[in-house]
Amino acid sequence: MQFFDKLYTNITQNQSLLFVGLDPNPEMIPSRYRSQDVITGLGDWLQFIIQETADFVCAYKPTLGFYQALGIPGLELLYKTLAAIPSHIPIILDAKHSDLNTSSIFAHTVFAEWHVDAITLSPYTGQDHVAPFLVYPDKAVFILCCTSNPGAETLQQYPANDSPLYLQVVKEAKNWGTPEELALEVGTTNPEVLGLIRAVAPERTIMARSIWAEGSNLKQILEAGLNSNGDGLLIPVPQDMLSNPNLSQEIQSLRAEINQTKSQINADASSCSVWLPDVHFEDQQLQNDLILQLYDIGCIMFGKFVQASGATFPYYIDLRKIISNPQVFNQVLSAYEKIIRNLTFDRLAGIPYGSLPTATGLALRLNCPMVFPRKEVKAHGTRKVIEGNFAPGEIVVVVDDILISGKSVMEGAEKLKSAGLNVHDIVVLIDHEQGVQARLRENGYRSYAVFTISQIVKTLYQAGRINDEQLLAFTES
Ligand SMILES: O=c1ccn([C@@H]2O[C@H](COP(=O)(O)O)[C@@H](O)[C@H]2O)c(=O)[nH]1
Repeated sequence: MQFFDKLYTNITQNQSLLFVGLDPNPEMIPSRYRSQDVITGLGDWLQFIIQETADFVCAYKPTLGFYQALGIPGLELLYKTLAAIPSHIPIILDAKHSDLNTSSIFAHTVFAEWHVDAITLSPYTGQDHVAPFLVYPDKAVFILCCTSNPGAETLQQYPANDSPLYLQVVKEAKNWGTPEELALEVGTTNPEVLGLIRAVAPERTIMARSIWAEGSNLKQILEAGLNSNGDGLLIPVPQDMLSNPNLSQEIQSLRAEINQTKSQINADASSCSVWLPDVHFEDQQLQNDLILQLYDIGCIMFGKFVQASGATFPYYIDLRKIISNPQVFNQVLSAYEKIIRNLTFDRLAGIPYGSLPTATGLALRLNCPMVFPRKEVKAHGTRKVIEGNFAPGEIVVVVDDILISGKSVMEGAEKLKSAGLNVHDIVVLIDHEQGVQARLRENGYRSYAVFTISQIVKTLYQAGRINDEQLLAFTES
């Protein structure tokens, strides 16, 4: 079972956002386990924690460093601890791995031999360090984006408070893996920090750390960290609670407090003025996330841009950049695919050059033949207008990037039609609106868009990516 399915099944079954650290820390061992030798005492304590908590938590998080520090017996203790965890509860190994050279072999050890479900990684070595962990389809990674360690402040906040490094880490990490592969680890006592990260990553699961350090500000932490579905946040059981002989009762009270606060927050949110009852939130969130990612990789630019028609727009969309980012490209293809799957057709066609990679990706995904109308016809060789094989009379769905006036896509469709193909449907990523779909309809084409430009602008404004001035320039255009 995929890590996040396992995690969310457990969250629902145990009604719990709580996860427990399974750390054999000799300094924290309760006195009742001290009479035995260290390893036995630590082992008995960990078994006690698992027994007391298994019905009330969503995940366990053993920290590798504590086991390594105990030498060979420590590793044996890790195997014993992993074996004692009920198989339906996901295990997040806290390794904060950060070495590129050992990433492939370490990924094999933890996922294929130890069978843990997820691992924490440090982000500094970048995507190529993370990739070897993502080749295991049912597993996941948690990227450390922020720690509460005061000594990390100067790095994390660099270069300035309005664009700190930890937010850049979040933006970058989102490009490394999908929300089904990659989550975030956030250590902070400050709900504001958690809120900023949630705004940048509305779709990601966040594992909160260190939230109890400054007493209980549970409500603010939950308000800042929960996603718009009222979940997506994992809460640590405080370390000192794990020494308590009445652990099971303590943990149930904490779970009840969290669930009650969460219900209150969700109830308050449902009476707020922007509540949209007809929106399917999961889809909406994926769409919003894709918009933010497109913006973050530079596909959506604001400023004054002259279009082919001579008109000046307050933005320019360059979707040709998507191909340089496989993770975003994959999500873009999924968005097109959702629309195209409902259409009836024999072939796909991409409009050159910008939409050829998209059409190729979709043709491979849908196992569907592809053609394309040439932009310019060669003066030599076959002098073909249409590339690829086809039979006249077949139905072609045309794929393009953005509709402004509709001129380029209609030119392409006309070339296909003059070769005897039928074109009824045009699918694009972005509809510039201002009547372009009606214009296509007048010319005999049905058109479908993943996003409208006003939806994009609204999402970017709400997420703080564009300011009042940029919003105004758009609404006045
Ligand atoms: O922001 C923009 C605007 C235009 N393009 C390119 O133009 C065509 C769409 O323009 P039509 O007027 O509909 O022909 C689009 O395929 C792009 O190639 C753009 O990339 N970004």
